Amino acid sequence: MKGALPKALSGLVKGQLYHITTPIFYPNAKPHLGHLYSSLLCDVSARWHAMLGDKTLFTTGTDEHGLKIQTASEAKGYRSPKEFVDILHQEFVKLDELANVDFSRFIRTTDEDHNNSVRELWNRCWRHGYIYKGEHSGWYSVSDECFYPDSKVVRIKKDSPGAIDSKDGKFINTETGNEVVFQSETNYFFKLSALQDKLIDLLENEKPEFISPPSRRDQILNDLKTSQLRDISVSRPSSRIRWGIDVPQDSTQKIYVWFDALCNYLASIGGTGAVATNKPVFVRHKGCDHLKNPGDWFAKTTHLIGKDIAKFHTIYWPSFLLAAELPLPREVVIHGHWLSGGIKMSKSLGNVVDPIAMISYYGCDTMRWYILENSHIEADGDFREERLHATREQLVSKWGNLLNRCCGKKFNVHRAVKTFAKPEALDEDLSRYLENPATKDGYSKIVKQLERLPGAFNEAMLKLDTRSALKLLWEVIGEANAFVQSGTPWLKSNSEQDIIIFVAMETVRITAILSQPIIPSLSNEFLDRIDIDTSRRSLKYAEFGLDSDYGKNSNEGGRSVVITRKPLRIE
Ligand SMILES: Nc1ncnc2c1ncn2[C@@H]1O[C@H](COP(=O)(O)OP(=O)(O)OP(=O)(O)O)[C@@H](O)[C@H]1O
Repeated sequence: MKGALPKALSGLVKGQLYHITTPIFYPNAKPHLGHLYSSLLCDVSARWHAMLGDKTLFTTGTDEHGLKIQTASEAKGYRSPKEFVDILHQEFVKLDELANVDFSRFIRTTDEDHNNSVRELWNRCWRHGYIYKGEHSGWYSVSDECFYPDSKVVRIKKDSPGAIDSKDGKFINTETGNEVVFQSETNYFFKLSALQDKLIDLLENEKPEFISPPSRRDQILNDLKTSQLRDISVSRPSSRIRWGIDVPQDSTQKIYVWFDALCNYLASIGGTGAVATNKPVFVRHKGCDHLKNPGDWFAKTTHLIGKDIAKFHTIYWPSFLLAAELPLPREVVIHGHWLSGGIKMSKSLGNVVDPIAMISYYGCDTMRWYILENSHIEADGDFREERLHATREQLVSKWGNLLNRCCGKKFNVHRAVKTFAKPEALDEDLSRYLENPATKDGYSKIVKQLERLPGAFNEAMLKLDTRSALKLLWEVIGEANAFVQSGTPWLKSNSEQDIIIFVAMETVRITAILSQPIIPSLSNEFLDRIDIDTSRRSLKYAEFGLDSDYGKNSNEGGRSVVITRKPLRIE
């Protein structure tokens, strides 16, 4: 593998295991922009790790059990919840296909291997004494599928959500604002309270990087230290919830939907038993049908989630795993929300942006770029179609324009590359071809920027800081446009012209190679336009002057323009 990365990345160890997961989504309605955001971050990260030479798996899927699905299916007149989810889960697969989200396994909680894993996880917690039977009373939210303490419940007036404490009102919880009802029933409980100290120790000492960004970790750790964890109910009576997995020891109870759902992360890489023993196992990933060491894979897993489900992933999930004596995943990365009208975009509220409509009009890669550039993992985002439209404009007028003008008939990309992409040529003092001082400065600046780019881009990508990664690309593309403008290659000939065209094309080539995880189609169309051989699109080639044979037919007439303008869509 030596030499398979550009110099700026040569210190990296390649061939590591990397498994990333989205939350599994409730298929109770069609997906929206928020779901695409989680999936896209995972897709980009998986693609980047694969480019770095890591062994990569990417799991996504749907969470198909529970009262919310049962109720939605009944309300919509389906014969069974299974029939309902068989149809609805396809909407999530379709969005992934349209958005070029290249998962390796789409897991459904109705899959047989998942069900076996859930029972096995339950049995391990049961055998280790972490599950017991008891009586439960409390405020339950069907929408959130969990109970809330009295302190988080208020009564509101039916027609006036702001007004608290009227007599005819309904009850809501203050965390999500969803309705709660008071219930009393027999449940199985999980001894969460017994794991509080262990969780604090984990976040403080053993795995301080388990939760990121650090601001979220600090907040969760602070909550853990200041309030007492209570045992949680992990089953529901089958009389109330028919749609779920039976408790292995008691068929009058169904396993709580979060205990069930979280287990997909184990099922996807071979199941609870295989992760426990770390012995070879068959799996159902695209391009990978068995894993030699599923336990190691699990320990290298990154869960990417929205902040709405942080408690389940950072408190419940590690607790279930600790109780079952299983390894923990590497980390939980928590992102902010896309808002609509100032509140979280959500299926239940219906205040959603339809990503399929946006992709159909503005194109998949424009949408991908827009989302990744206009979001930050720590902040909430606000969708604005004018910004999406502006993204396409920018791709056309900056990147596309740089490419188009150098592929004009007046120039010869192939000759420029042949002349200058040679170590001897690059070692020369090329400034003798560059008379204008602004062009001379521009040349040194761009070459330095391109040399540093893979390292800086990698750093941002590993942190999932896509906004910064894309800024780096725009900076060098901006420099290259200014360089062409001040260099006036259309007034020059031979080497004086070629050096300018060469630097501009190297900018297009290197930025397009690096952007493959972000815009998988458009980046390759850019590379096609300058006739880059498909075997020279890997990261190794993201280095100035490394490809010395491209651009053969780039300046011929009749070749199509890679990306064109689109007017702002008017509904
Ligand atoms: N507005 C949003 N912004 C960012 N991510 C979101 C948003 N909505 C959902 N997600 C992603 O989906 C996960 C939750 O999935 P879920 O199917 O419960 O979505 P939802 O729209 O909130 O559904 P519902 O309204 O039915 O509860 C989040 O943790 C996050 O990964």
